[in-house]
Amino acid sequence: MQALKIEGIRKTFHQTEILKGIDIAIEPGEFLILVGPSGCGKSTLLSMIAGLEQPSSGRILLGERDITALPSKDRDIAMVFQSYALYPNMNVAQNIAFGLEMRKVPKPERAATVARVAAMLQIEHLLERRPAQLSGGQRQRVAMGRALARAPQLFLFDEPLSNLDAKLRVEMRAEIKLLHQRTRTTTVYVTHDQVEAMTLGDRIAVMKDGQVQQFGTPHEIYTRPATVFVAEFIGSPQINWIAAQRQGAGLAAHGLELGLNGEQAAALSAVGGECLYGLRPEALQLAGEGLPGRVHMIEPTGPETYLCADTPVGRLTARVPGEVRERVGDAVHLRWVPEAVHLFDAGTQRRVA
Ligand SMILES: Nc1ncnc2c1ncn2[C@@H]1O[C@H](COP(=O)(O)OP(=O)(O)OP(=O)(O)O)[C@@H](O)[C@H]1O
Repeated sequence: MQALKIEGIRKTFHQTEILKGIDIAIEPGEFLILVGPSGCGKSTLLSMIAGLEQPSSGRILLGERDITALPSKDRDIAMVFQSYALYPNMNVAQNIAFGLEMRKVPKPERAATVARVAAMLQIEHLLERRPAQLSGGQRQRVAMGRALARAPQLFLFDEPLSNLDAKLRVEMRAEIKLLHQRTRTTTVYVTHDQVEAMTLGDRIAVMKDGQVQQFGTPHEIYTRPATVFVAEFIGSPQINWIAAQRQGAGLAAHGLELGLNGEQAAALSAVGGECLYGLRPEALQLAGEGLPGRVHMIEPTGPETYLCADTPVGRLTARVPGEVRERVGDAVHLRWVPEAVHLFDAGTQRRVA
């Protein structure tokens, strides 16, 4: 049985369709990421799962229960927001216990839960403090503690780390991951950050303009992006594109023949004509021969270097291990293997093969 099933969800606000038919199903204990650019509808979808917003059509099932029309409080869902929404006049312990108190959980049991959750999040020493006396990261922990105290059927997170500084964000990300490994509570997590999506998700739904462009594991999304948008959205530095045309049985750009793998070559006949030939920066190697180019920019990051070169087929970025000897203006050659190529039909924007 699936833990959460989203079936044909549509939502229209003032005659504009914001969600255009969303279908997603996840297994018990899975960590689902909803990722996409601002305005793609991910928060709206999360609000519907939470019961804060009603879909125009479609159903949401939590386990066997159809929760589409159920009030938020009866759904057995806990939500952690971007703004921590802690009660300013209550201390940390009271904030964590609040939901339990509302549901008339006896006092000794509440105290035991607060102690368990505080130990899990390592905030035992903060229990007497008010939210104003906490740092951003500590407040975020308390907000998570409040959700954890309820042991809900489903956790929802709406960009919980976006108000934290870069270092804390990385720490809290790891903490959320560990917490999920320990509790295995089914989770839906909204973010626009591709690194959060890749590192946290068991499965990722990449959204754009109210639709799911691809739903899959991080590995599937990265190694076999279904659309041009997904290929561009996930991966840093961004994938390189070469605009290519069909030439006989093969593919060419600016008179240069471009290598294809067998699967792509076989599928090429179904393509209208224009293609986008995608190469991830790590697929490009500096070599003694290959595509000639001139170095435009060099960005060392420490463990690797991004080398950007102007070539007859456009500007390409290579991601090479360690340091490079090349300097701006030097002549270089770039190589790649056909297995590394991501090929898309420029017309449909969909993957070929
Ligand atoms: N209550 C509402 N009334 C009208 N339009 C709305 C309402 N809520 C959301 N929208 C619109 O729906 C679209 C999707 O919004 P949503 O907040 O779901 O996007 P998002 O992907 O979460 O973006 P962000 O990352 O910026 O939060 C936006 O164009 C937004 O303006």
